[in-house]
Amino acid sequence: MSASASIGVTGLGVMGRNLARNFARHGYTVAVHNRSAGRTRALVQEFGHEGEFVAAETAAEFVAALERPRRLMLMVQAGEATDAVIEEFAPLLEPGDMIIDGGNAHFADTRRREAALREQGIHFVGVGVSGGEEGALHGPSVMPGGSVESYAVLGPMFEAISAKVDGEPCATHIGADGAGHFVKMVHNGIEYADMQLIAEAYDLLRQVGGYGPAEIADIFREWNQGRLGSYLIEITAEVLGHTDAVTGGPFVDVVVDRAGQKGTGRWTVQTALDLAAPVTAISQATFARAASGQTALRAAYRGLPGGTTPVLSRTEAARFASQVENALYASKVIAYDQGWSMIQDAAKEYGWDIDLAAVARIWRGGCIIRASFLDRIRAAYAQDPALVSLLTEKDFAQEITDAQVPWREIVAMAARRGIPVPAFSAALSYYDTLRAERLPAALLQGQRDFFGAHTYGRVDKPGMFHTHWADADRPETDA
Ligand SMILES: NC(=O)C1=CN([C@@H]2O[C@H](COP(=O)(O)OP(=O)(O)OC[C@H]3O[C@@H](n4cnc5c(N)ncnc54)[C@H](OP(=O)(O)O)[C@@H]3O)[C@@H](O)[C@H]2O)C=CC1
Ligand SMILES: O=C(CO)[C@H](O)[C@H](O)COP(=O)(O)O
Repeated sequence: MSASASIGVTGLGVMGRNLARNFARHGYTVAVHNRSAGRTRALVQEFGHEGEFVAAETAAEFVAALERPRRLMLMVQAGEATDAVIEEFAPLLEPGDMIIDGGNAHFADTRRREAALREQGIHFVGVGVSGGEEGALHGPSVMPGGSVESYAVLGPMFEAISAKVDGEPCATHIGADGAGHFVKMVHNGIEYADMQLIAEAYDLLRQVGGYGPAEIADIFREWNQGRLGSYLIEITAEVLGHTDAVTGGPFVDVVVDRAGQKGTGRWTVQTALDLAAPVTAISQATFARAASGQTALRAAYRGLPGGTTPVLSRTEAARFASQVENALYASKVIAYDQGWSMIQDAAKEYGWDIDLAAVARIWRGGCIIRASFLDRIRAAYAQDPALVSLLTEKDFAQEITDAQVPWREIVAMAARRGIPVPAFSAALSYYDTLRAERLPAALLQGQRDFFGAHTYGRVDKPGMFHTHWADADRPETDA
């Protein structure tokens, strides 16, 4: 077999198959391989006319089909499957070759794999890919980590197959080793928060506003024309407008209310705890999915008293919908701000030089959280690459100021009426926590010193102190 392929894709499932087609459609010769050869044959049979494919049945054939330095992309499940495929192919490769992992791998695994393969002179490139099946074919958002040298070779290919917004590719080198997978993980954490916030808005509009799903679909369609314009709002309108063919009722009413998850949201929360990054809207969104699946707990709580739930009049409902839009927008800004802040924390921790404006730029298209306001986030970080928070940028600050009253009213009304809004509440509390002049953390420090002599700082002098709580006169000493 002659080494004619610019890239090889192994793992021809939902994502791999379409990414391989996307490369081929952009003029690259693509070697294709799958554990079970049937998928390889099916791809070439069905889509062979779209470009140049080299079908390989064995690992040796696959590697032999690749031009040097070899570029071998894995599109398999994260974890053991990825390690198994690396173990199969790495011994067949040579220094300078590149293994690209396009799956949703945990960034810590990517760091481990990158370090191990670097010893053999192989570039291991962890790449976040977002956009699902359609995005993989028509243009995903691509978030490559790994070495600068690997991006010099792979960058033009990723940029070619990625989505384009205003002529700019939705692909950029994120940073060394696991930076690409880290940023993809945070993308998914933000995705969880955005979806939960939209779901809470729907619930309020339905339970308090008295709107039906098709009417709420129309409200979302209208919002999609404004500052909330995004793929997630757009598809939410589609889902809410869909009628179930069996019952003739709204589709959303026949779906079991237990949200699944593959794990990237959970990883975001676990990692945030390690980094002490307070991504509260993201974590509440993740826990909301977990709570929805707690069947026994839900049965135990069901029927306990809640708030009052009178439905609003149509006139009141229209005003209410506008308040919900404000609350949704303000909470969404907070959720995205939390994501960017977490990326900044990780960049410090892992020594990554991440261009925060570029992250916003490549999320404007192709990915699940693509949204019109990402262009403004891009501009904010382009103007000040070290921006600590979006809320210090004047236009975002003004919007949050303007959304204050309705945002608070929505959260308060939800509490009065017993409607769960964990992500709205978390976003508002985060805002109030960070803007507070003084936090009750001072009392926590006192409690910690009381029971564990954990010491505390004082506002009026440097150093750490301990109060001898058991002594009658409670003297304070330097710690
Ligand atoms: N689906 C999506 O929307 C998105 C998925 N991703 C990520 O992309 C990756 C692939 O996902 P997707 O295409 O949906 O998955 P699929 O389940 O459709 O395909 C999985 C592929 O992995 C192969 N595979 C699984 N285990 C092994 C193994 N031990 N050894 C060799 N090959 C193996 C399968 O081969 P076989 O045919 O032989 O079973 C199959 O080709 C995952 O990491 C996923 O998280 C990322 C973004 C979006
Ligand atoms: O990576 C993705 C998009 O960017 C997937 O859509 C995501 O994995 C879906 O996650 P979950 O199943 O946990 O909702």
